[in-house]
Amino acid sequence: MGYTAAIAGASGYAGGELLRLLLDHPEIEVGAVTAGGNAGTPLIEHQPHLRPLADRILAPTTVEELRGHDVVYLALPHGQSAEIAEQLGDDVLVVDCGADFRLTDAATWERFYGTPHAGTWPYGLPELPGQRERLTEAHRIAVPGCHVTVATLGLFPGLAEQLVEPDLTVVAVTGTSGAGKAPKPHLVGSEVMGALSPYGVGGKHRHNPEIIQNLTAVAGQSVSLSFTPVLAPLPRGILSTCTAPLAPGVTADQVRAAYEATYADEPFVDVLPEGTWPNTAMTLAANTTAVQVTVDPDAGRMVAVAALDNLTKGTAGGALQSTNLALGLPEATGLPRTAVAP
Ligand SMILES: NC(=O)C1=CN([C@@H]2O[C@H](COP(=O)(O)OP(=O)(O)OC[C@H]3O[C@@H](n4cnc5c(N)ncnc54)[C@H](OP(=O)(O)O)[C@@H]3O)[C@@H](O)[C@H]2O)C=CC1
Ligand SMILES: CC(=O)N[C@@H](CCC(=O)OP(=O)(O)O)C(=O)O
Repeated sequence: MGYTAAIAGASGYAGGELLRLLLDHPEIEVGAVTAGGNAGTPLIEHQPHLRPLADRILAPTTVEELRGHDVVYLALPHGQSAEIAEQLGDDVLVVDCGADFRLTDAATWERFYGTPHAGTWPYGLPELPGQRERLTEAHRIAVPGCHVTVATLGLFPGLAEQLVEPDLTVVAVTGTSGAGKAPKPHLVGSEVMGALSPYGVGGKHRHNPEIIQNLTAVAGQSVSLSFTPVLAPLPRGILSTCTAPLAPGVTADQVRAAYEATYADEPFVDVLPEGTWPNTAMTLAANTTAVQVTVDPDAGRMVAVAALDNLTKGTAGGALQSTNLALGLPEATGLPRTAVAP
């Protein structure tokens, strides 16, 4: 093992998924595991699936506990990362699973999060043009939001090749673990189990500006977005249906060729065979995004559907993929490509 990693927020969903993946990583050893109110309790009480860590006790989340590791993962609620990160030197790779350092525009941050902007870190989505190279030099990484990863991967090849107009719709069905472990009224079992429920409707979701930020950069022009997430009674997974008007004269073959070419060498994005559509199950526990694209000739729109596991490619796996790049390791080290079925 060449490196050690501390995980802040180890009792949570994102922290638990980081630990699951790190246990199978050949180059990174799990060091400190910390929490908030649950500090002092056994990790296994919160993560019963992580048997190899059965002897670990959660430490309090302090800089003293996190210091002395090569990598520090912050899987904490929004707003908690800056104070910790600024006390860790540049010799430590800090990977933030929260939103604090994703947005570049301070006013946009304040509008959607209601707190002062902490800053902007290199963005942990290696598939974006030029981003893989930036991540190889990073000592700070902002992991994208889970809806943002899947919508960005679903739409960007069409925009980058100017095959579509920048007038985007995204409707994303998501599992409940995206909301974290802390109890929330809308996640009470008897209410969530029998319903599909939209939320953040009308441009209010905080992933709206992050998706726009990514796709504006790719398109080289401003984009408009209507984004509607829908909560579904499943623990993991997001299925995102993304559409945009076709640019004049663009054919289905051109669109398909652009997606296949863009993702041909990507280790974790699978453009499915024609006629096969992504579903969340085919990405469960894998660091993959499944993508399919077609055109609706009557509507004059491109339709791309993308699926991922919000905790794997959507958080912890994406974080580890970027970590590998920043540490100079092969990008796919320790990352599962195979899903769990049924
Ligand atoms: N879930 C997902 O799909 C995704 C999550 N993320 C981001 O990852 C981060 C973690 O999310 P998630 O794991 O879902 O959330 P959880 O609620 O499941 O976990 C939160 C973790 O943070 C700890 N914590 C809470 N408050 C404090 C505090 N004041 N001081 C120290 N530790 C604290 C909790 O410890 P304790 O048990 O002691 O309370 C727990 O370990 C968030 O920023 C989230 O936005 C990003 C992409 C997707
Ligand atoms: C079901 C659900 O509530 N999902 C979360 C996804 C959270 C996420 O991706 O993470 P960040 O909070 O780090 O951006 C949501 O839509 O807000």
